[in-house]
Parts: sequence; structure tokens; C-alpha cells
Amino acid sequence: MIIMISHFSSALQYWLVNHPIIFQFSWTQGQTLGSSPLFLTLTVLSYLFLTFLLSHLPLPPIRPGLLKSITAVHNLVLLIFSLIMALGCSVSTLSYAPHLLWVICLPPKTPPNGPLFFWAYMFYLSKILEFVDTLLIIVSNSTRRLTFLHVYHHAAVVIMCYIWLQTSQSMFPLVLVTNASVHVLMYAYYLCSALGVRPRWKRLLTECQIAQFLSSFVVLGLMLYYHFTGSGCSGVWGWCFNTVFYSSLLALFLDFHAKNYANSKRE
Ligand SMILES: CC(C)(COP(=O)(O)OP(=O)(O)OC[C@H]1O[C@@H](n2cnc3c(N)ncnc32)[C@H](O)[C@@H]1OP(=O)(O)O)[C@@H](O)C(=O)NCCC(=O)NCCSC(=O)CC(=O)O
Repeated sequence: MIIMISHFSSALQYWLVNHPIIFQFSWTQGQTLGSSPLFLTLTVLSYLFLTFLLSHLPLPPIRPGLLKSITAVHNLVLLIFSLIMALGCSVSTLSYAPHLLWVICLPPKTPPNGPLFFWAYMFYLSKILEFVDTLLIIVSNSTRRLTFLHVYHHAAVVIMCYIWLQTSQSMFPLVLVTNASVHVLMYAYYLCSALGVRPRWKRLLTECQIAQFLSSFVVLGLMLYYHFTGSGCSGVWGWCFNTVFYSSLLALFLDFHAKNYANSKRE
């Protein structure tokens, strides 16, 4: 049993941290795929433009069975990918963080190399894959769900991940693990919905999302404290973006909660 656990943990360590592609990863602006400011600008603008265009065009109907299957596969892929990213970033942090404070405050001029930044890069790419959520909402004619919250979140989160990589943003490992874990639940919820099962824990899921934004303010506060009381933390401009972004998401999610669950009893 002990030998099996030890084999499993070595395999995990290799595939999530020490594999050469992960270990030797380096984010280099203009060289790594998707790392140029032009790529970021075009990606976000194309997303906004196509969302506007497709939601105003009459689209050919898709067979409900086919749409259901595509939606289920998309959600399953993102569920598994989110789980791998949460695990990968946690194991990389446990393997490489020299001390606990390091996950909140990376030393200034930390180069965006190695396993932790590999997972930040995967997270960045996964946020582009999440654009398919919007396409699914549009093709299923569910305009009720094409909200400002949804489109704003999907566009801005890509910019946030780019800043993480470009500025070696302190505290990203904590935010990544929290968000990817919440997204495991979120895509499980959407997967069940697509398969025709409405989970009874929708409200709880929204509350987990709100809790993740609230907890990120604690981490943002700690980073600022260590930045000004120590020798500085990497990615202070990213701190400003994160603070504005999370404050706006918190306000939008509190509004969503008030509108969706005001009359429902807690389950
Ligand atoms: C419980 C929530 C996760 C989702 O609330 P909703 O009101 O959107 O959920 P709902 O009950 O209408 O969802 C079920 C419907 O979604 C369809 N559906 C299935 N898969 C989907 C997918 N990948 N993207 C979008 N919709 C999808 C189902 O087929 C079903 O359609 P039908 O009804 O036709 O059968 C909530 O907490 C939430 O996040 N609300 C904000 C809306 C949003 O866009 N969230 C995701 C991005 S924000 C985010 O991700 C924040 C974060 O980082 O945590």
C-alpha cells in the first residue's frame, strides 16, 4: 500500500511539476504562443465583436441532441482541465515555495519561468477556451443568460491572466487554485444541467463564488502589507487591476444572488 502511494505521488510529481515541458517553461513576450500585447488585444476585441454580432444575427438552428452533446463535452473538458490546473498549481507550490509567504509575495523581478508559471499559462489558455460558454449561450438562444456579468467576466479575466504572466504577479498561485477549484464545481453544475439534471446546490455554488472574491481581498490586503513592510512584492500594477476586477465581480455577483435567490429558501 505504502509502495503504491509512493509510486502515485512520484507519478503526480513528474506529470504535474517535473516533466521537461512544465519544468523548463518560460513566458517570453513575443515568443510564447499568445504572449504579445497584439494577440491579447485582438483576442479580447474579437470575443466582444463576435459576441455582439452573433447575438444579433439569426443563426441556423442546431439539433437539440447535438447541442446537448457538445455542451456536455465542453463542460466535461473544462471540469477535468480545472481539476488538473488546481492540482498542478498546488503540487508545484508545495514543491517550490521556499516559505508560506512566497505564495502571497513573490520577490521583485521574479522571472516568469518554471512549473508555477506553466500553470498560470494553462490557466490563461483555459480562459480563452471558456469563450465557448458564450457561444453555447448564443446558439441555445438563451439571451437571458447573455448578461453583462458573463461577457465582462469572460473578457476581463483573460487580461488579468496576461498581467499575471507579464508582471510575475504575486499571489496568483492562491487565486488560481481557488478559482480552478470553484470552476470544477461550476462545470460540474453546467454538465449536470446540460444532461437534464438540475443540481439543488446552485445557490451554494454562487455563494462559493462570492466567498472566493471575498477571500481574495484578504490575500490582496496581505500582499500590500508585505509589499510596504518588506523588500517589495512582484506585480504591484497587477494588484491594482485585480482589486478593481474583484470588486466589480463581487458587486455583480451580489446583485446576481439578490435577483436569483431573493425568494428561494436555502436548500
Ligand atoms: C450557478 C451559476 C454558476 C450559473 O448561474 P446561471 O443562472 O447562469 O445558471 P443556469 O441555472 O441558468 O444554468 C443552466 C443552463 O446553462 C446551460 N449551460 C450548460 N453549460 C454551459 C456553459 N458552459 N456555459 C453557459 N451555459 C451553459 C445549461 O444547458 C442550462 O441551460 P437551460 O437553462 O437552457 O437548460 C452562477 O453562480 C453564476 O456564475 N452566475 C453568473 C453567470 C455566469 O455566466 N457565470 C459564469 C462566468 S462567471 C465566473 O466564472 C466567476 C468565477 O470565476 O467563479
